[in-house]
Formats: sequence, C-alpha cells, structure tokens
Amino acid sequence: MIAVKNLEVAYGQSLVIPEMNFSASKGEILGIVGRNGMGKSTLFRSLIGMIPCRSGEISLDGKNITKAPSHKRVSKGIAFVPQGRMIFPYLSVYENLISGVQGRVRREDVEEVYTLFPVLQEMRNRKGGNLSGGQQQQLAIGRALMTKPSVLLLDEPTEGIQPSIIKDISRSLREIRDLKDLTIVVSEQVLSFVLDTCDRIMVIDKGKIVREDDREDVDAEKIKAMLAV
Ligand SMILES: Nc1ncnc2c1ncn2[C@@H]1O[C@H](COP(=O)(O)OP(=O)(O)OP(=O)(O)O)[C@@H](O)[C@H]1O
Repeated sequence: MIAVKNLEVAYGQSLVIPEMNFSASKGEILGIVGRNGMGKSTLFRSLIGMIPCRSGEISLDGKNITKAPSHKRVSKGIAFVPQGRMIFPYLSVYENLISGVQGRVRREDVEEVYTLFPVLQEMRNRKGGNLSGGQQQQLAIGRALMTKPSVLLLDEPTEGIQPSIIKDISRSLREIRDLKDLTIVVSEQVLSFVLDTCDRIMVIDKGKIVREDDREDVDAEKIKAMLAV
C-alpha cells in the first residue's frame, strides 16, 4: 500500500504538484491519467525519491519513507518502471534483469520473470538495445519485479508501443497483480489501456487530482474530453 499526504513537489520556484492526497491499497491497480506536462512523471519521481518533495508525506505499507533515498525505498518495496523504459542498451537481457538487485540474485526470481515474459528467456543473451519497444517494456517490468516490490510504479508504459502489445502489457499487469497481490500505480495518456487495466482511475491536471472514479463508474467520454482540452 502506498499513501501520499499533502504532497508538494517543485522544481525551484515552480510548484508542479501543489498539494496531493491519495492512496492505493494492496492488490489494487490505480491509473493516473493526464495530458502532457500535468505532473505525472514528477509525481512518480518524487515517490521513488529521484526528486525531493517540498512538503508532505509518502508512506509505504504504513511506514514513512518521505526522507529515504531511492535505494532504501527500493529495498523497502517500491519499484519504478520509468517513462522511456531506460533499458541498458549494451547489457544483455539477463544483465538488465539483475541490474537492480541488491545482494544475491535468486534463480527462482529470474525463472518467475521468464515465466511471466517467455520472450525474455528466449532473448536472454541479446543486447537490451536490440529488443523491440514492447519487449523492452516487458524487460523493464521484469527488472522492477526482480527487486520483489509490494508497490509497482509505471510511468506511461504504452508510450511508443503498438496496440496489440499494449493489450499484452495490460494482461501481464493484471496477472502480476493477481499472482503477487501487488499495489500497481500506472500513469498514462492512453485511456483505453487504463480502462482495460485499472480498478480505479484518477485524472491529474496541473498537478491536482480533479476526478476520481472506480472503474465501473467511469464515464469514458467525460475523461476523454478532459484529456483532449
Ligand atoms: N527538471 C525539470 N525542471 C523544471 N521543470 C520541469 C522539470 N521536469 C518537468 N518540469 C515541468 O513540470 C511540469 C510537469 O512535468 P511532468 O514531466 O511531470 O509531466 P507529465 O504529466 O509526466 O508529462 P509527460 O507525459 O510529458 O511526461 C511541466 O510543466 C514540466 O515542464
């Protein structure tokens, strides 16, 4: 479970997230949608500790992690799949997979990722840079899972990926959630992906949550209009 209380995030004088409150519970997939530049990446970067928050509190499974450096947050159970995936192009698929593991690599963890994404096993000796966008996204998710998170954050995972693969990613995320009872928070501009994947959807506009609905109550046309403005 991840919770954010009165979170404020700024770049210098520029306040990007004025005051944000939300939580996502164990086993829930929360979608955050918003247009370009509305603060989705900034929110994720502050959750994982890449940028400090100006004020407020971030807690993970009830523990305050607001001041913890990124590597500590990872060891406490947050994993982050960044926008653009950030695969190491000259490392092999296997080397990419284990690159975030602190301590001993457990064979069964690698096997588990290969079971979820068989293509990664087939391509384990290929260079990460030679994979397609969709395969790289699977690799980025696999790499995140290798740190055994309780909360998985994904920033625009469908960016640059073809529609049939987007469906696969949606299915994989639900499978991972069902298998591991994870909390998943995913930011997106593609509404159809969020509708397929998420249990609850929030709309972010200029760093503020302006709408929030459970999946079954979502008025897709209304949200589409908000994303189109
Ligand atoms: N390093 C930075 N320094 C100053 N301002 C920044 C920085 N990074 C982002 N911003 C600004 O913060 C605001 C939010 O950007 P952010 O990247 O979080 O949005 P986003 O919703 O993730 O959009 P996108 O889909 O384009 O990534 C934008 O106005 C952006 O120009």
